[in-house]
Amino acid sequence: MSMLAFLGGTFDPVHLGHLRVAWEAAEALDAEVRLLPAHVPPHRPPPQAGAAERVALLRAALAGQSRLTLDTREIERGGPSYMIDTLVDLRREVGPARPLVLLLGADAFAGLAAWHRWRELFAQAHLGVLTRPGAAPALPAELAAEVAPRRVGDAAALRAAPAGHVLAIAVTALDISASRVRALLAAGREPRYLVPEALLADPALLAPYRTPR
Ligand SMILES: Nc1ncnc2c1ncn2[C@@H]1O[C@H](COP(=O)(O)OP(=O)(O)OP(=O)(O)O)[C@@H](O)[C@H]1O
Ligand SMILES: O=C(O)c1ccc[n+]([C@@H]2O[C@H](COP(=O)([O-])O)[C@@H](O)[C@H]2O)c1
Repeated sequence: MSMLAFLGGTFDPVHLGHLRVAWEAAEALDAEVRLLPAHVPPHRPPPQAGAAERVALLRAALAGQSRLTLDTREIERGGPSYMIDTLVDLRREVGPARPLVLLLGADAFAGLAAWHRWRELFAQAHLGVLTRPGAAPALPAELAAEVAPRRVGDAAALRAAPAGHVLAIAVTALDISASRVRALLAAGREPRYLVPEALLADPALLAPYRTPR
């Protein structure tokens, strides 16, 4: 059965790091990958741009291709975007058999044990951990212990079960972050070649980051 994968994020704003690693994960897993913007991301300060503004940026970034798609369910649900709620909802939608994969950068993965009801995530989806430059923090002991027996070496192992495994996915190292893009824009500089061309083509799209709020 074909796999369905999700890259959750704040996307404040979306950048070429997100897009390229999502694309490579789609290839590695032979799966559709949906970008899943958080409404209110837990465990970090509120995003600089509003939900509608971040969605408009994602739509512009994804135009012209169909391998990466957009899933706005967390925005529509409102409130804090706990991933367990999202995965339970998705699981209800796709049924018990289809493999779901939650994609995370290595930095986000290292913080997993602070997530709401984090151990329950493994009952709903696999985890695909994407390499990220500068992000190889040691895992806290409780996370390392939970993950060790779940690790598998290839995408075929994910395809063979609906949830519960952890796969490391090596992707092109792109040291691009939304914080860096925000800092450039706040300083009046242009983030060309760090974000898709389409974000620069319409000056309204990145305006929330140019005007300090
Ligand atoms: N360049 C990258 N390489 C690999 N993974 C990435 C990269 N950028 C973001 N990710 C992953 O994408 C997900 C969403 O990231 P997020 O939207 O928070 O972007 P960010 O660049 O990390 O933002 P910020 O700098 O504001 O913290 C996270 O799992 C993150 O680890
Ligand atoms: O469910 C949680 O408790 C939880 C805690 C921290 C982060 N997340 C999700 O992890 C994804 C990446 O978060 P971030 O802050 O790196 O953009 C995004 O989808 C967040 O909603 C989820």
